[in-house]
Amino acid sequence: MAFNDAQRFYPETRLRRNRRDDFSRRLMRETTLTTDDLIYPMFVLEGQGQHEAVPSMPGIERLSIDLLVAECRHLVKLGIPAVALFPVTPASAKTEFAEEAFNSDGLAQRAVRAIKDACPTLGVITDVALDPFTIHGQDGILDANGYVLNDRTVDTLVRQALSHSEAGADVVAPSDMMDGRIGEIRGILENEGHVNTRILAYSAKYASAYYGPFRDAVGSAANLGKADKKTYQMDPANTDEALHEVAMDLAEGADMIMIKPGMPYLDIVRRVKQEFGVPTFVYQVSGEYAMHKAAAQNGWLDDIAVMHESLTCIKRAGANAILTYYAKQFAEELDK
Ligand SMILES: NCc1[nH]cc(CCC(=O)O)c1CC(=O)O
Ligand SMILES: [Mg+2]
Repeated sequence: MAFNDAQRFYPETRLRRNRRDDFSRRLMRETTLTTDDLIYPMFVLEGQGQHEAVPSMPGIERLSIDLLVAECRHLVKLGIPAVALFPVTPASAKTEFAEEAFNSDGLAQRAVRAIKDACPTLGVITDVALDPFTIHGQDGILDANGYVLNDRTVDTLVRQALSHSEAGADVVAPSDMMDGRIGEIRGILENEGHVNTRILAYSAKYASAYYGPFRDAVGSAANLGKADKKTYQMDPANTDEALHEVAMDLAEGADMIMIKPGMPYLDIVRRVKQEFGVPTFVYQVSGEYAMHKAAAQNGWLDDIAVMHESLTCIKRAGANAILTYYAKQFAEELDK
């Protein structure tokens, strides 16, 4: 006999019993994902009736404001709570000091007004960072040696955030990683009476290679060239530092915090959620989306299955909401 009775404890504890049927799998499911969890990032172009595919992000297009608004009406019908806007700045509007960032009539500001006008219930989140507006593609203003100046950059970010809020943005989301910018932005918003404009702080944003397709989409890749963002974005090797960053941003007045990228950084998500218990958002970034889509196009992964799995796992790790290029596809799947 291979087994004796004393070793046969498994008839009492068979974890497979609950997995046998769909009804019991559903009842014991610990994490459920709905459209309410998702934020859709959108790329905005100048012009009328313009739409351009982003080759490294299958299914994603840059849209001019008129088409963007039409798309937003569709997103509202699908039940998506919010969108995050990223302007594709024409090369002619990029400068050394990124003045276009706080132009009250800039592309992002016009897009916010148009969306809030057409879809007042849709949450509009704007990106506060200078990379779409600088000729060098860095998120801030450079000194003579090419180092990103912190405080000088913060002054410009504050003007940018205020211009977004004045345009009607519900949430401003500084993704630049300068020190002290959350406190400065909170201060100006309070002073100007924008007490309910929320700040989604990209607190733990890593210097990641997974941002490549995004930089193609907004057209900052060529400006940036071979340079990197390691003097302000975090080292992927660090985790305690992420807690320190989150603590600082919360103390300065952040309403929600972001961890970015998503899937390779779920240990950070878990630690931050456990430590602070605040609204914790995760960005499933362009490179994560591109990897899944490329593999699916090769027939190597099941597109819909990895969409559900990757997003569920991000939520399981502790995310309250996920910024994802899959948001629309996910909502359309549920809508079928
Ligand atoms: N402020 C820059 C910014 N805002 C959003 C992303 C990346 C998002 C993505 O990859 O989907 C980046 C990239 C970067 O730091 O160069
Ligand atoms: Mg910080």
